[in-house]
Amino acid sequence: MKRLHQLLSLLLPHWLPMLWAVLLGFLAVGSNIGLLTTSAYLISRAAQHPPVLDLMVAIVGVRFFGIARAVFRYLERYFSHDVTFRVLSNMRVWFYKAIEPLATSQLMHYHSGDLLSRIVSDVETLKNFYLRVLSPPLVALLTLGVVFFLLACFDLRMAFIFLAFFIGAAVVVPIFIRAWGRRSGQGILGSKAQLNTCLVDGIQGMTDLLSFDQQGRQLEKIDKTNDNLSKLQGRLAKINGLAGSLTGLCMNLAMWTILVMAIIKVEQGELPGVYIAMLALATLSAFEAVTPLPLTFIYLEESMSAAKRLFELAETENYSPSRKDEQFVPKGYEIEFNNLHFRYSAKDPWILRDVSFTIPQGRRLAIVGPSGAGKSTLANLLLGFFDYQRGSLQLGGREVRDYHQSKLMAHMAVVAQRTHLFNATVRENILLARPGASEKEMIQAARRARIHDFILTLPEGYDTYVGEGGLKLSGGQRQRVAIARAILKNASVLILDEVTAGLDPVVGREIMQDLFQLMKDKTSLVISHHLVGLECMDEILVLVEGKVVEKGTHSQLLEQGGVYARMWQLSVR
Ligand SMILES: Nc1ncnc2c1ncn2[C@@H]1O[C@H](COP(=O)(O)OP(=O)(O)OP(=O)(O)O)[C@@H](O)[C@H]1O
Repeated sequence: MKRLHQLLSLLLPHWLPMLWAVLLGFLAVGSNIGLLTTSAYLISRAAQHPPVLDLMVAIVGVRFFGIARAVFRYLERYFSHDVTFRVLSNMRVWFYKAIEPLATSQLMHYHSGDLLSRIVSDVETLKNFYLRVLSPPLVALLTLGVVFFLLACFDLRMAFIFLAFFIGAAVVVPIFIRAWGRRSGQGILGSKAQLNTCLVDGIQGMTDLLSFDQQGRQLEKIDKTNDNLSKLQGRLAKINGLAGSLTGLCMNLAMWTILVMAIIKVEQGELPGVYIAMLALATLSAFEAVTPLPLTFIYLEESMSAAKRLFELAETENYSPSRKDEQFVPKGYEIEFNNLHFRYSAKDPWILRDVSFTIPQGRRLAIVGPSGAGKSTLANLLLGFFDYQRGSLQLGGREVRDYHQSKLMAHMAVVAQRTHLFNATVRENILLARPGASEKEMIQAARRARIHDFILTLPEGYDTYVGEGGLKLSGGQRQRVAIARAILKNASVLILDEVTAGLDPVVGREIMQDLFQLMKDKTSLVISHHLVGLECMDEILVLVEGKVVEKGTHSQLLEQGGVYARMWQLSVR
């Protein structure tokens, strides 16, 4: 019920065009009823050879309803589809806005195929909510009222018999179909999402699958999911067919019953014969409004499943620094961790335990340690992606959690281990850091990142597309684009997270040297597995299992002969 309410509230701003579409839908069905009844009357009356003038009203009626039916149907389709596409486009924007803040801390729990399925398939499914769930019952109700009234003018019993069959087709058949097709409607969405996930997984990991000769296994998995989806869709098609047959049965029984009753009334002299065909055809054509109803419940189930998947993601609890005071300017850029404890959730173990250290403004601090020690977690806390449970973390004398997220980010430039490059031009990728930067500033940043000369060798220079995820660039070139971004941003705090991971040592060393230039006058936090070049850092901190176990300069730590010294010996061997 909560989901239905939420879904209706998303549609509420569009209630007027929706109402118009319902009205036009009713007028289209009404015109069809008008066309068939006036035609039936015209033919029956013409058979009695009356003066032509007697037939004029019926002739005009046939013409009018014939044209009106086409015009109203066209307008109904135009309005209903127009409003549906508007609703869908608003929903996509709403959903994207809702999940955007989750990108840093929640979306990693979802597979990209599943996310794609939610934003494309599930939103698309919701188009049925208005077109096939909300609108048809309203049109059917209006049609029922008009035809009931028409039949009641001739005979109240006829009207009630029509009502009984109409309710049978509009209510009883859909309830039966719902009971039968409920699981299929819900299952189809789940299977579609599963298939998307398998396909995206397969495409992203294609190289690994080929290199381990495992493409057959992935194909088997895709085949299985596809089979399941086809079975469910086949089942739904059967249900669809049965629904059509049952509605047809109700319609024909209703028409025959009314026809027999009308004949009896004519025989008894209670009804002129010209009305027999008219009454039978009015009954028959009214059922046009019922045809879409049996599937209404199935589409309702499907829409509710889609809404559940969308809303549950959009409602995911998320942390983000949220101080309203956006104008706050930090007093300097000193970073201070004080007895900080952190874990990802109450169920998880502590990842950081009693971490305390300070990076004075303009100084450079490196964090080294084994994999899983919590180094990237430290950086993520500083970026405001997660909240810490105990202790304090301050930037410029103020708790990081008290900053407004966008203001906090304005002070930080990050070069991460895996930089995402968008499927856009080199220029757009660099300007992401500061869209308003001039051409000169952008080229200067690229020069300092030592990527400018390479960019000029590309077919269209800065306007060359880099491909999905920067596919057309090497790992080192991608990192240099990321560095150019950081230079262009020119923020006061610099965070470098495993910048040289995966690069060959020569390129890694070159990149580190360039980065040391960039670090001048900036408060810098460098996270690294590799100890290459760390001699230039003001302080190095060794993190093991979330605890700071050693602190000092490169030479001090070597003298201590502890973890750092052992790591150093291994790295220079
Ligand atoms: N979003 C998350 N939810 C739950 N646990 C997480 C999450 N991110 C990381 N962890 C866990 O936190 C621990 C520390 O991870 P973190 O990435 O900070 O380590 P790291 O020292 O940077 O490792 P590496 O050097 O391999 O990148 C790991 O055990 C990891 O499994």
